[in-house]
Amino acid sequence: MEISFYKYQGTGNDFVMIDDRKEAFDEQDLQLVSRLCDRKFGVGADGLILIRNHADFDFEMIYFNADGSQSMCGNGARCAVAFAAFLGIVAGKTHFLAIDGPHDAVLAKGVVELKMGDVAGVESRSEDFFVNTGSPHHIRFVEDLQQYPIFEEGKKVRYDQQYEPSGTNVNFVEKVSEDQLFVRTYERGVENETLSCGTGVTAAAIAFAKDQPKAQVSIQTLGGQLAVKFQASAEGAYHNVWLIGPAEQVFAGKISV
Ligand SMILES: N[C@H](CCC[C@H](N)C(=O)O)C(=O)O
Repeated sequence: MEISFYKYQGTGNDFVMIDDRKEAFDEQDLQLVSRLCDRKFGVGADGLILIRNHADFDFEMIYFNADGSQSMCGNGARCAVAFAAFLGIVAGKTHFLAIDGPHDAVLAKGVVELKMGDVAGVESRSEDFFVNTGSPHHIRFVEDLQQYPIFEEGKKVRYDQQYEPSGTNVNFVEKVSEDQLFVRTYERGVENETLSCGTGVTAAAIAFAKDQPKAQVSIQTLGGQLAVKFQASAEGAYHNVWLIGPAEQVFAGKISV
């Protein structure tokens, strides 16, 4: 079988993107997803995204981590918006569906502003925090992040019994200034550090500025620069949460599987 795909990246988080409006891709075939994401035997990516039609939305995105598990992916959603514009499905603004519900987004000059779902709050986890931004995120503030053992420490937290059975993503955060963070992420389902994590930097920004009524935080990641803005609501929740950053088509291809 031959599969046509497009490769996208959003601040170094990379995805196999498939126009599956004909619903030809078997989303139960997780071995195929893993094969396509394999960096030696397939195309290679952190995740795979199907774009499908939906009666009530401009499109639906179905996101798979490289191991075949599904979740909400902020960088992937930004790339999905850019891909939908490339396909001529949307122009400029869009309202689409992901696993965590509806999202609005605006695309201009290669930059996507993605509206995230509302965030219920920031939970304490001993010295650390936990925030769900459509996918689960453990947040740890550290010093000297460049030298920090992300893989070892990230894996420990990801598989900690407090997060059984489904685990969590793990973000390590260094404060650069009052409105700038440096974030590195160990991602569940990739089972390694990724160059950036959209839902992760959103969670980090909210944990960092949780006591402010509204905030805009810029985030440096190994894969590039992102921005997060949000407003606090009365009951300790957060709304009007936006993730802003670039999304780029790297190449197109066909693969026989
Ligand atoms: N690995 C995450 C999903 C992808 C998140 C990340 N790539 C993003 O940009 O949000 C999870 O299993 O919850």
